[in-house]
Amino acid sequence: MSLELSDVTVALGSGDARTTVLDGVCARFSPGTVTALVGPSGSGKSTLLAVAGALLRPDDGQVLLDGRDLAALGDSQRARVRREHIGYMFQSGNLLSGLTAVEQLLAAASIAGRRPRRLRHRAEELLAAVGVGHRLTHRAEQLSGGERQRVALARALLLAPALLLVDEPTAAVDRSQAGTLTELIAASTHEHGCVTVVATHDPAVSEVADHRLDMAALTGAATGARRADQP
Ligand SMILES: Nc1ncnc2c1ncn2[C@@H]1O[C@H](COP(=O)(O)OP(=O)(O)OP(=O)(O)O)[C@@H](O)[C@H]1O
Repeated sequence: MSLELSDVTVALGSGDARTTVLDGVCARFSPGTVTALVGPSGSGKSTLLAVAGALLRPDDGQVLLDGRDLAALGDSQRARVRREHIGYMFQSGNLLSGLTAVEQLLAAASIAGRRPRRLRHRAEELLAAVGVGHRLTHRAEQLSGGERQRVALARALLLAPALLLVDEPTAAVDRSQAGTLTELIAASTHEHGCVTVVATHDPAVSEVADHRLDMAALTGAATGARRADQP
């Protein structure tokens, strides 16, 4: 699947706090590539991920996943696309309280209509790969912030989504774990041919990524496509 944002505009807040966060953003992302989305804090990276992942509807413009405009779909269709095609890893981890690490992954699989029992082995493999293989039966609230993020990454990778959206994967982990996570994201992207966009402040992530896209080149750029699939 390919992802293209075409003249995407998003304003958030109301009254005096209303802010145009994305202003006519155009960007194209190719399958099988990791794009590092960089820019200062507050430049709109998380907002761009939310729009690309059909979590936030833009005020204007198109979000084309394989040519289909997610912005124009109804709520239930958008929810379906999210379940079936998109994997997210949020900064907060966003785990379900009360469920163990492995159950986080199996619950997501079940919601996506897959048989959890068949995926248990793969789930455990992924949790080990992200470095929480020793925490399989810890519940969300018994995990550290970095562990929660890593479980969230494993959950996002479990179903090999066509679109993988990752927010600050290395913010809460040490250097060695950061390298492992970044390599895992790149390997999964290249193996499954998904479109991966990673919002990051970490130069080490940008180095591993296939492309680097600076928010400064996007925000306020109402004319002319900025392509993420060009070096
Ligand atoms: N609900 C809201 N109302 C008003 N402004 C908002 C709202 N949510 C976010 N913003 C503003 O939108 C801007 C972009 O936020 P966003 O989280 O996308 O930035 P970011 O580049 O991901 O930042 P960071 O690197 O700190 O995570 C920020 O200036 C933020 O204050």
